[in-house]
Amino acid sequence: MKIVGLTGGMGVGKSTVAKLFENFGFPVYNSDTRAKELMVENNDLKMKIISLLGKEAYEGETLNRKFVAKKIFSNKDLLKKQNFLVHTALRKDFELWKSKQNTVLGIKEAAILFESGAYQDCDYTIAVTSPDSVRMQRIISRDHLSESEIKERLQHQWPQKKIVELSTFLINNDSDYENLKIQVIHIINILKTKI
Ligand SMILES: CC(C)(COP(=O)(O)OP(=O)(O)OC[C@H]1O[C@@H](n2cnc3c(N)ncnc32)[C@H](O)[C@@H]1O)[C@@H](O)C(=O)NCCC(=O)NCCS
Ligand SMILES: Nc1ncnc2c1ncn2[C@@H]1O[C@H](COP(=O)(O)OP(=O)(O)OP(=O)(O)O)[C@@H](O)[C@H]1O
Repeated sequence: MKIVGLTGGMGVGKSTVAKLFENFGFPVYNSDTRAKELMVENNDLKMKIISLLGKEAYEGETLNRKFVAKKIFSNKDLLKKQNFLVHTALRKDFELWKSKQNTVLGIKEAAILFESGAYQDCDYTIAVTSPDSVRMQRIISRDHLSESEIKERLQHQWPQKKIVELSTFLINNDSDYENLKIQVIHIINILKTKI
């Protein structure tokens, strides 16, 4: 099975693009969603997070997202250590997921595909980009985060230009959903010639 990494910064439209691939029959592994599930389900990972960030990282069985976000996005060293813990567990989980798929192509969606090293598991990569002003508006209406909270997270992600340079394909999400679909179909047609 060939793996296509799907990445891009916060709010560029990765999940929207992933949904289109899914609609065309390609399975999607959502690293962000799985990471959050593993942080709760995987006891070993949970214990390591508590010893790194403190017991306030959890409220009973639930991840205290506000607390974790505040801690890791204001301290580069903690973010690096947290990412290492999460991505070690995630990598194993991804391999298991991959072994259960029976299609020729699968999508691995990850916000920090290059930053985390997860691109190494991919045969091809797609960068989704969107103008900063557009993505900022989309994030504000989706997440109700403040502009400063969004900027704090963006600081820890690579610039769009760098992600584009490293990727096999580019999807420019600066228009409507129809335009996005046309770009996805174009990439699927190219990928079909390679598998
Ligand atoms: C820190 C957490 C608790 C914040 O939760 P919250 O609900 O506020 O935000 P959400 O999960 O929707 O994330 C929004 C965006 O923040 C950015 N982001 C999330 N985690 C990271 C990270 N480790 N490094 C850089 N950016 C990140 C991404 O662009 C993401 O799409 C949560 O993001 C988390 O558990 N992250 C760890 C999982 C992980 O490593 N994800 C990275 C993507 S593969
Ligand atoms: N072409 C588009 N036109 C209008 N709205 C869009 C378009 N693309 C994405 N959106 C909206 O913008 C928001 C961000 O998109 P999406 O959730 O797919 O981004 P993402 O890259 O997965 O974000 P994150 O990394 O933060 O999880 C969503 O609410 C989505 O519905």
